[in-house]
Amino acid sequence: MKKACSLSELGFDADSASSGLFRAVAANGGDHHHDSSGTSMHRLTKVSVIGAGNVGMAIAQTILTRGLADEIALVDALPDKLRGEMLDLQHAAAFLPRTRLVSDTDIAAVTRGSDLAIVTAGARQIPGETRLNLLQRNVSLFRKIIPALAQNSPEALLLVVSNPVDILTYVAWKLSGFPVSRVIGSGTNLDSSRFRFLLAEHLDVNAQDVQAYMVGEHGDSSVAVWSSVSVAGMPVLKTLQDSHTTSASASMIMKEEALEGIRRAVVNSAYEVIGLKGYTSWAIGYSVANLVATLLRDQRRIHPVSVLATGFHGIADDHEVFLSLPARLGRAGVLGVVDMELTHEETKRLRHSAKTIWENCNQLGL
Ligand SMILES: NC(=O)C1=CN([C@@H]2O[C@H](COP(=O)(O)OP(=O)(O)OC[C@H]3O[C@@H](n4cnc5c(N)ncnc54)[C@H](O)[C@@H]3O)[C@@H](O)[C@H]2O)C=CC1
Ligand SMILES: CC(=O)C(=O)O
Repeated sequence: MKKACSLSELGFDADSASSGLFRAVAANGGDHHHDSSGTSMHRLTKVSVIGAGNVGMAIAQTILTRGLADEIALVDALPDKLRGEMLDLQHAAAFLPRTRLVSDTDIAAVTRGSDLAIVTAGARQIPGETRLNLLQRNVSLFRKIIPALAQNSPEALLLVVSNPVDILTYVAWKLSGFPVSRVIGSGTNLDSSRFRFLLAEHLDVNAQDVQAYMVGEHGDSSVAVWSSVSVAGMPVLKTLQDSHTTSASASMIMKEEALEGIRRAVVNSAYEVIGLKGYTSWAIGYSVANLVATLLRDQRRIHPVSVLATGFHGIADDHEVFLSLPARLGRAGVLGVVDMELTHEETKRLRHSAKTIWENCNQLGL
């Protein structure tokens, strides 16, 4: 296994180097617990990132910058690229919270004992391609990755990012054998941020002050929950409808078209960025690090993420569909799912989204 480059690898004796610099403190002299050798007993947090591509590295970099893990293990199928990425991040050590970085192409060894495993490996869309198009290629990959992760980190939380994320979260759940509370898809956490960004621009406020959710599929059938959009507790649907109304007699259909235009802009965001730069990375990096902070620090924040939605909003009991709904997250994973109040139209759209996902899951025969 390739480890972080150490002084001992370069011919320095690590023990004599440190004893020359520091004097040992008495074992009972500090606040930390120590074992008999004086080693700190602090429980380290380990995060594994599978897939060191654009998305995996944006996530790793953001986790590192925010100091969310004590150890980050990177895995990729390309050994040179992987080691290059690891070294490049290690060389920023002087500017970052102390974090051990390791990498290997062998998933079993390097990810062992992870608290959280984030899966970003796999094919990505070429310009114009849909996420659903990636399904067969990425399911084959998951058949190798997920059992190895589950076996080596049986207590871990699994966070799926690879696309199509909702279906692959279902696949990860089936292949891992983990309880459903510990398998989460990044889902529409990113779409909701895009939605909030567009609304914030429109209203000239900070996106963090806009409460707005995209739910359903992370993809073309995602649903904008207009009925619950608010700023400072004020419902904004009416304001938006008024601002898009050109005359007092404008029909309701026109207003709905304007709202649908904003939803389409959210959905098209990924296509636009992929068309321009080839892939998306920064926003998903921040979006996932945001989830990591909530999970590992037991923040119990509500995020729209992909969870088992059976029974919610009329989704049939025999449909094991993962899609995004606002969920309360903490160290144990999904602690609860918010049973949102949706309008008739929103419910109809969510069921349509569930149907699209389920049709794809069902044919996998898992
Ligand atoms: N859920 C979301 O919101 C988002 C999901 N994505 C998805 O994330 C995935 C990754 O996207 P990018 O990083 O841009 O692609 P990329 O092509 O830059 O990286 C994918 C990486 O996976 C690696 N890989 C392939 N097989 C592997 C294996 N068996 N084990 C370990 N690593 C393996 C490749 O070598 C490559 O480095 C895609 O499926 C993409 O659609 C991307 C952006 C947002
Ligand atoms: C690629 C993708 O899923 C996204 O940026 O939303």
